[in-house]
Amino acid sequence: MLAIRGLHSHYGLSHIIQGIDLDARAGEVIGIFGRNGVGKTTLLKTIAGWVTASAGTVTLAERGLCGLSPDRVCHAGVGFVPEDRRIFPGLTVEENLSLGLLQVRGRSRQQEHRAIDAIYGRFPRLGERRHQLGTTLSGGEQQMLAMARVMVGEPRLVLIDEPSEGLAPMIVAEVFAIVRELRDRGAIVLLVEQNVHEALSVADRFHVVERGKIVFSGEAGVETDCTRLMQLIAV
Ligand SMILES: Nc1ncnc2c1ncn2[C@@H]1O[C@H](COP(=O)(O)OP(=O)(O)OP(=O)(O)O)[C@@H](O)[C@H]1O
Repeated sequence: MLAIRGLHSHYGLSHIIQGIDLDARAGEVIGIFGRNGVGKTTLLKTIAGWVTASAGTVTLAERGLCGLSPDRVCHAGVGFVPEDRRIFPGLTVEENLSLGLLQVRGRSRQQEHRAIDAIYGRFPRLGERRHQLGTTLSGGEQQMLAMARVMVGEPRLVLIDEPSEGLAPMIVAEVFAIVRELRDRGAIVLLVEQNVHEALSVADRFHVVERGKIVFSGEAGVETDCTRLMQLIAV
């Protein structure tokens, strides 16, 4: 369902993504690992349309995404939870969540309300804080809000960048539970994560990136693959 072929992207003259090929099926979680600065975030941003691809294709459910604006990529079913979470200042929790509704066209008002209520059922703390400014939430709650905002749009592909960064272990467990839920709903999840052990508990497969290329790929449950992975990302 997701096919990435020969993807390249640049920041000015810096060639960051240097020919990435990647496939994923519905309901798969793919871990994207690698040392700092190898291009993991840039890969997600290129798929999301935040960075323009200089070559290659990204196809999701037969639709080409390269060259589309971030907005259109979003409408094509791609949810992005960036590392800084992008909780909009000046907007309440509910207003932040409502932005996720923009991803799906053609829903009635009633369906939109139901979608938001379902989120409050799943994340009661967001419900309790619905009228509070999103930026006044704790770091963990903001991560939940960023993920919930994406879930409201029922994306086919979810890009998640370093979700556990700076969070307490209990919240990290909650973050990974949400990744499992997304998978169980049939979404593809591309998960960039430094917390490799946790990520392997939820990932089906993984890729290791070095200097903008995939240098090793493996299956999360296979011991030899995981040993090699740890060697590659050891500092
Ligand atoms: N906006 C930008 N303009 C120019 N160079 C950038 C920009 N953003 C990132 N870079 C550079 O691109 C390279 C890849 O960065 P990227 O953030 O994609 O790496 P990463 O693997 O996600 O690393 P980290 O784990 O540290 O976030 C780095 O050398 C970084 O300094």
